Amino acid sequence: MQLQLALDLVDIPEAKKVVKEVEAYIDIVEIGTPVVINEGLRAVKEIKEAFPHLQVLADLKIMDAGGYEVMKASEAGADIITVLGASDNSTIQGAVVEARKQNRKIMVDMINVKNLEERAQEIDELGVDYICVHSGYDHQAAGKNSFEELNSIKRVVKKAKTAIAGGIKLSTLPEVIQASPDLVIVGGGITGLDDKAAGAAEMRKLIRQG
Ligand SMILES: O=C([C@H](O)CO)[C@H](O)[C@H](O)COP(=O)(O)O
Repeated sequence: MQLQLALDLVDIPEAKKVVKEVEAYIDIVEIGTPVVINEGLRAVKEIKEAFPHLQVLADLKIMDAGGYEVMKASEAGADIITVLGASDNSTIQGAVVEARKQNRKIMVDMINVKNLEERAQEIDELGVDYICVHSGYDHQAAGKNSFEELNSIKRVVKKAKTAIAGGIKLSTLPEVIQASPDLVIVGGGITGLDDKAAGAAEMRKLIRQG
């Protein structure tokens, strides 16, 4: 099980500072959608250059023009790029074809997908690398999490790796670990801590213990 740090509410200098603090405990650093909106793909480029040993995920949440947008994120140095599960199959297929050409990976974000199991099964056949259940900020504010959804996709996804994101904290991590996703994504649960390194280290320890 791997740990991904999601950076959403920072600029590039702050992003570098946070990654420096926790780099020993994480596998993947996510340049979150708000950061890409504010800073562009330059944020992906700068983080990849500063931390070449970490995988960098560009959370573009692609909804159309899959091939083209994956190409641009790949040029910036992204190792993994996100596409929305709600998008058309042709978009996901275009993203996968381009990712294979560029030796990159595609994560499909199932945020707000209603027929979750059926759609996850369909997407699993498209050759994506990760399928991620996700409660976004707006759903989190209404008290929602994706722990049940993780169990649902674990039942039907046979090829892709599974991931979970949305409001995961040290206190809720054990429940997530029990469902054994391949990847746990944590943003505010680390970045909101005064001692980010200690929090990330504890998460890494729990994940290792399984
Ligand atoms: O993808 C995210 C969200 O939609 C904002 O872009 C976050 O990176 C993801 O939810 C993880 O962050 P936390 O919920 O703060 O753990």
